Amino acid sequence: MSLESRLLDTLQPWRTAPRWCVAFSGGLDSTVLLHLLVRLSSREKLPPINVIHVHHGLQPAADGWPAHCRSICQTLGIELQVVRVQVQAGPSLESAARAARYTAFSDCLNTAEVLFTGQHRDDQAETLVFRLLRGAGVRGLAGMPVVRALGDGWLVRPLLDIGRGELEAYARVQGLNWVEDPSNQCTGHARNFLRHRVMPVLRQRWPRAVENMARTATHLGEAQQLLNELAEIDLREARQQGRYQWLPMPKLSLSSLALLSPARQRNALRYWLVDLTALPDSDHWAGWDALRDANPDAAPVWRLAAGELHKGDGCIWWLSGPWLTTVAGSVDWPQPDTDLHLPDNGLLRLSGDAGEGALQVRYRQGGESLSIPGRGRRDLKRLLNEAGMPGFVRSRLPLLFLNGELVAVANLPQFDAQALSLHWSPPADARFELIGSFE
Ligand SMILES: Nc1ncnc2c1ncn2[C@@H]1O[C@H](COP(=O)(O)OP(=O)(O)OP(=O)(O)O)[C@@H](O)[C@H]1O
Repeated sequence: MSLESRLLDTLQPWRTAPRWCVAFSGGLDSTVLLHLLVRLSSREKLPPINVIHVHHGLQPAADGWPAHCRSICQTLGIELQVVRVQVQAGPSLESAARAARYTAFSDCLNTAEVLFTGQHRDDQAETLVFRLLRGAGVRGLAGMPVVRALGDGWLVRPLLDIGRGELEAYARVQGLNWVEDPSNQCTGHARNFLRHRVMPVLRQRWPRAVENMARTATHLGEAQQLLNELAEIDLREARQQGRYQWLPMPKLSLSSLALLSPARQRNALRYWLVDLTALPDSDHWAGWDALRDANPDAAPVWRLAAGELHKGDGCIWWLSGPWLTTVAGSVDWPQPDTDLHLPDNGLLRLSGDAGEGALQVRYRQGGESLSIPGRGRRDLKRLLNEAGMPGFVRSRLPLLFLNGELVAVANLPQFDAQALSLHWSPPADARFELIGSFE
């Protein structure tokens, strides 16, 4: 089967997309991809194609690539969009450039549009070996997926099943020109070392090494899918429990998780955390063990790259950085029959009759107390402890004062029976205090 027909087969699910974008670096892989797509669209009814080249401005050799890409696109009769990105300096310039590139790709995608990139089977095999050497688990060893969500659209790698040799042969037969990135020759980079020094040796001894490795990645991709399905089952219960469903942060019930074997706990957590933060390569589960096994009055914290996990009300809570945006001061509420918008802190609704006088919303300072019908005067801190209100919420919790006296506390369950109830809907993107303790 020709390269063109195989590509068309792979593209079948994407033929109804509103637009196709091609990530065109000017290198061999994306040059072949672009050429094949343009040829196919001259004989098939395909979505309109647009081409994007990202200019990182990191090496002098790359300054000529936008012009090269433009001239190829002119020959093919399609438009090119060149996006210049600012790469943030950091420990790895390569991964910073990659992050900037994928942000640019994501920004250029509208709903349901598809971005194609040119990674091929040899890239997949390299990815597998690279990750194996870093001690990756099933998810990592599944390699690059053919398709994944990107921004409002999709990222698709339609050449993942095709070897580099085949792409090169096509480029030669078609007389295509492409640029060579000089940094790809530098074997100081782990990825290049694998490509130039390790893979050739493996291929020499095992001619089908690359195909077989790519097959292994596919097997592991399927295994990961099963693990994801198991995690979905295991998380179903854990997501539903806990009294504080109105709080917007992701949370899981510890008692549900504790019923699972340790390996299933880790699988469920890995799955749950995948959209929230990157997990470190090294063994990091001590943080989870500490969180799970801490006694009820301890305030353990499991710190991860993009935020922290805290314990409260029998749940673990994901609090993403940056730290708390402080809400402070007081807000007058002259018309308590209408909802009150709290600056930076969502919406408040009062039901019941607060009585005559000046109503004001304030936040905790410490030392407040409250009169509860039938229970006398109670210390607010104790009430919050009894209610299991997680510590990190407390500094944001709206308190209602009538003529300077505390009369209601937002969303405190045991006050529901009271005539006066104060309902607070925190903003969906609220930042809560990360350095709070479960008092
Ligand atoms: N500067 C660029 N502009 C547009 N597209 C690019 C650029 N660089 C890379 N790409 C796209 O990404 C594909 C893969 O390139 P490369 O292997 O260099 O990137 P990568 O970020 O290491 O990819 P991955 O880590 O996903 O394998 C290219 O075939 C091309 O489609």
